[in-house]
Amino acid sequence: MPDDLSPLLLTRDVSVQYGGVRANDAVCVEVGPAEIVGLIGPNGAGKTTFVDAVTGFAPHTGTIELDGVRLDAVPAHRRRRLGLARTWQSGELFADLTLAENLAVSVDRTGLRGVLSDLGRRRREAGQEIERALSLVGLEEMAGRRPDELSLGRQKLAGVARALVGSTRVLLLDEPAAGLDTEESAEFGRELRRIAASGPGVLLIDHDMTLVLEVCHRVYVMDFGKIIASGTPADVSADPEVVAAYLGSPVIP
Ligand SMILES: Nc1ncnc2c1ncn2[C@@H]1O[C@H](COP(=O)(O)OP(=O)(O)OP(=O)(O)O)[C@@H](O)[C@H]1O
Repeated sequence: MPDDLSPLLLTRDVSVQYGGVRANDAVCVEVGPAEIVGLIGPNGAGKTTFVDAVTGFAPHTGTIELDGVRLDAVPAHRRRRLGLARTWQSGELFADLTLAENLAVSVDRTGLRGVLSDLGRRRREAGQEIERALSLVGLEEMAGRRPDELSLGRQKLAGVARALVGSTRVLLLDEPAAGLDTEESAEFGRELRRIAASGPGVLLIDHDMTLVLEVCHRVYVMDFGKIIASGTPADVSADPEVVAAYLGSPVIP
């Protein structure tokens, strides 16, 4: 992250224990505004667990700050409202709903408990939020389409748009490009750059090394729950420990 920017997301010594498994061990990560940060590592390294801890779905120790505000004692739904958004590994869209309807599922409706006269305005605002999220991923023309009318790449982007509904300061993406071919993955990467350029920080977990190394500004490497390396894509892909633990052979970004 550039020295003149303070991090949006800052974790210090985040640890998660599942029975005898230390799934995260003192994980320290920073994500700055408009920055795409990769989190890579072998299967079972603890990457999803880290996203679970940050978003409030896994009990953890250590501290988590969003723009300077401590979140570690805050429940998951309030972390979302404060601007931490995530996608899930099995983040399929509802097949029978249009894209707009799929995104409507994510609209925060707690405000609707207000007076009835407020309802029309709230509904309009929800519509605007959905439109904004779809246009952030370049799918504004597709609002009325169902998922199976779209390419897999566009379906994946719609999944990201669903996480972008409402205020999003930091977006945590768990294997969002799984199953995409080379061309779709490159297109996905371009859209991700566009999304980040609009302001939010992005934490990207993916096994597609071409995508991660091309799109990320910085990368953390996790193994057995610990961060074993971090730096630019060029730095980490040339790191012998990273090659041994994960990459197998050096990757040229
Ligand atoms: N809810 C849970 N209960 C018990 N153990 C869990 C739970 N979730 C994860 N684990 C364990 O924690 C460790 C880390 O798993 P995690 O899913 O975070 O890894 P990962 O790096 O995301 O893997 P992958 O790349 O395969 O998605 C594994 O040993 C896993 O079995």
